[in-house]
Amino acid sequence: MSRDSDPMKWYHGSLSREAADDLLKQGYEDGTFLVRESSTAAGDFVLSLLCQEEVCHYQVRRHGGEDAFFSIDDKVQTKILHGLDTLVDYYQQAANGLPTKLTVPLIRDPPPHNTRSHGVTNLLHRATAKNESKVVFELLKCGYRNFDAKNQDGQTALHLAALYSDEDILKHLLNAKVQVNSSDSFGCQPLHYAARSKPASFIRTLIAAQANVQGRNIENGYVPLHEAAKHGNLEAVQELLLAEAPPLPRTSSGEFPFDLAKEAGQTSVEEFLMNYKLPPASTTREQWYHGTLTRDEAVAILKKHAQELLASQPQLDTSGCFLVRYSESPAASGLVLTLLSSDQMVKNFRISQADLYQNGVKLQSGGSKFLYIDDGPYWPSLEHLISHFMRFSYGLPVSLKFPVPPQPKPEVPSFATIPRSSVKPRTTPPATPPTPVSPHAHSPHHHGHPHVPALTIAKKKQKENSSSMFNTLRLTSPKKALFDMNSLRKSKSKGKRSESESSVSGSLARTEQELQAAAPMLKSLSFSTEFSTFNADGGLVVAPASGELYNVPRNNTPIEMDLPPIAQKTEAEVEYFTKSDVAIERERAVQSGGVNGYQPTVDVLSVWDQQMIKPPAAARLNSLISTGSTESEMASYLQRKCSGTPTTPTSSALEAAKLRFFIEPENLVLESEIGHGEFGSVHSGWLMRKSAASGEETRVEVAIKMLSDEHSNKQEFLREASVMMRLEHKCIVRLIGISKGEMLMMVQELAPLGSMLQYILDHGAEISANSELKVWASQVACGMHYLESQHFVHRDLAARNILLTARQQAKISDFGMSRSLRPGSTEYQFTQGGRWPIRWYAPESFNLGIFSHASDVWSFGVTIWEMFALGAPPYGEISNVDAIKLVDSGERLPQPSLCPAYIYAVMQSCWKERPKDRPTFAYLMEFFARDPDYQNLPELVQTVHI
Ligand SMILES: Nc1ncnc2c1ncn2[C@@H]1O[C@H](COP(=O)(O)OP(=O)(O)OP(=O)(O)O)[C@@H](O)[C@H]1O
Repeated sequence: MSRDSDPMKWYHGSLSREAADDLLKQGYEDGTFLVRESSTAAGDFVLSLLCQEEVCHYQVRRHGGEDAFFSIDDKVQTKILHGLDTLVDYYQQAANGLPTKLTVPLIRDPPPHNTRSHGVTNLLHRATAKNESKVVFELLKCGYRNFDAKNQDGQTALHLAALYSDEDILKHLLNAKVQVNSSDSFGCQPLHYAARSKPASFIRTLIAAQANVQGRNIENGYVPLHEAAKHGNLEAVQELLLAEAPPLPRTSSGEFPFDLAKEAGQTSVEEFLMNYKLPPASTTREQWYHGTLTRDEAVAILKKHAQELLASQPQLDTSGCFLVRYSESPAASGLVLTLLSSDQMVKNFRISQADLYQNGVKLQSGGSKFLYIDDGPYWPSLEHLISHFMRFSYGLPVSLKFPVPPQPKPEVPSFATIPRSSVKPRTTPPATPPTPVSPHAHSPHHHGHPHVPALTIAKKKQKENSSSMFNTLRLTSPKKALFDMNSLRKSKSKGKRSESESSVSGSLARTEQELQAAAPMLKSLSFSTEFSTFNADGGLVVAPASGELYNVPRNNTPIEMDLPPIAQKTEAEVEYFTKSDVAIERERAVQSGGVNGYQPTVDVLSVWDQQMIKPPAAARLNSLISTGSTESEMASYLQRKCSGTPTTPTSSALEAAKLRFFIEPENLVLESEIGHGEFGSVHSGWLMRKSAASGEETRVEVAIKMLSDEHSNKQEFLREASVMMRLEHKCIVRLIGISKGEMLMMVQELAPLGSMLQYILDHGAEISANSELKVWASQVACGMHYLESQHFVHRDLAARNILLTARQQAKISDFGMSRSLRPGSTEYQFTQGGRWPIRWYAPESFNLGIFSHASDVWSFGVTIWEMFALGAPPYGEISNVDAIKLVDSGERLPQPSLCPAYIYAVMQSCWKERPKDRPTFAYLMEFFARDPDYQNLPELVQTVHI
């Protein structure tokens, strides 16, 4: 960035819209711009931009509180950026969805300090970094106004104080009311830095000034406790825990503070954390736990409770009313927190469960798991999780304020005959009066002991609860019904019930007969979404508006046709295509010499040599291969290997890496056939492996794809393998290796649920448009985004080529048609015809043979259409030629009845005529992960390795 020569003087303060229009229309060039304050929304700004003699105004929305995160409100490409300066810079590099990129700033002032991510080092920064208390004091006293100015690293004086100075300066700055929780360019807030090395009193002072003990570094997910643990600052660890910092927060890569302490050899901190005694929770589940409730029941109860609160206190802000329930809906089976947010919308948050490991050893015994919401901290009990969110709202739209108690439970009769709540809604009003619960009032350990040494308090707490947090669950949660819901159901179906179960879940009790009688009704209740309804047999009924039965076709075989060779494309056609944001970012990285740039070499040895000189932190085979060779090179290597022709010796390490992909046929056990494709049959089977150290044999379940006719399409088969070898992503089916016995075999990760298309055809009635379909769509977009980052176009994206490894995990497969793009190019042109799945193809693909990430986006649109049409074939019964004509004439696939309008709108945007008008995979991934109902759907979407 040319910050020195460009002093960011494009800020025009409270200039009105009309005045901005007048200014910009004075005959400047396209892309001339200014930024001004928004007159409609405090804290927001407006970007006014001249394009083709018109002035466009874009709202620049502020996200979060103290930190300066902004985005332009734009339908297709919303990118949240840190600082107005970064945002302007981003749109100066490329238009990124605007009609033109920003070119010439209309000069006036630099933007306010608190809106920037960067600045220049000033006097206050210098004095603070040198720990010159007197100078700092004098500067603040004489009315120096730039308290919150940032330096080149986005650090304020408070960041520098937390790093370099003593408490005196800290207090001077805090007295001057500086911002306490702003993040610098490394994603750190002042408390992150203080936690590294400062004494307890320093930390305490910062926390007393409202420093956020949960402040999360947006780069790596660290909270201050991670920093303290990693740097072995025991005092800070204790002080943070006293301030109710959660003891088990996770970094973006899933590390807990004790992991970081261990990695850094900070033994005393590691031991302290492992033995930390979590104080008892400040709330009990009698206040808010309702057992099994459907979403509709929960909403009704919550709204009713809020109304009652308002009736007694008309001015009360009822946001924060909440309850916890057990959902049996397949979309959200498990614990759900239902909450009234400040816009009076009811939000549902899935409470997930997980085991916790240290050094591969499970820390929780007895089958009980830790609980968490999204990427939030782990808690050993539901009570702890809820008391945490009653104290901190972080991660939720509001903190939990008003627990909605369950109705008193009817007495449990000696035999179980009470119908479940969803079958017969309760009518009695809640018995408990609506008392707001202050967690502080209940909490024996809220922050308020600045004068007491941390260890003394820790010892005191030890007496209150003599267990470490790693077995608290068993001690603090005697009613373990919540965690036994599954076993409860199982035991019910066997007609058995334990005493402890019946004592806490009387309202759920039912006999086997009742269960069976209620089954159709349960199905219809729990499966209904806002998009669909189901009849008593579980069959799908269309939305009442259309009133006709949706016929699910059964013949969805890929549609292919032979095409003649295609003419070379013209300059104009090249111009026609635009770069996706991934490509732009990549190019920018290359220009700035970044390491993420594409390596335009095919010379394996030279790349390997470079890597030997400067080995990457975690050198993976994947990167070795992807930077070192094209897929055709790999294919010919595999070909030589498979036919026994000696391969040219390269580096032995590279050879070893490649060899890892070869599996001896005797290590494979073939089982039943699970599918059949172009190359031949696909079998499930086992890969046997022997541990080199122990000699112990393990076996992994795999899918084995066999090449039926050895000679006809071997090259293509190997090409597919060589493409897959270079990919490693949670949303892409993994190639484990290839093997050459009597036949050539590709060994892949097994997707036990098979192809998504078949699954939808078989289980259409059980699939929720609002859950599975969105999760799958997001996962497919996520995998495609990764593929794009690896410079591949897939060319055969379709529901039949998505496999399901679990009900909540879709993976892209079938890379037989994939091609890698040449360095610097964003599309691939086929001059040869072939058998193409025309109905999934964009017009520029079937007309000109041009394939790009944007043409994959078109196919993605067709794929999600197939999903929401429950497996129907695109364009129905008409011929391929008619389908092409239809698309060319501007017609598009119709809105499936299951598909809500806002999703259909996205499908249509994928089918925009001009490739550059289509959304990117990054956008699509985020779009489907953002669910209006289940806020934490993104957790289900695997986003590793992007
Ligand atoms: N890794 C896997 N795990 C589980 N089932 C698989 C796996 N790979 C393939 N299958 C099953 O085998 C079927 C055929 O797969 P395959 O990839 O060979 O053929 P295809 O999808 O018809 O594509 P093509 O013929 O273009 O290769 C799939 O539809 C799927 O049901």
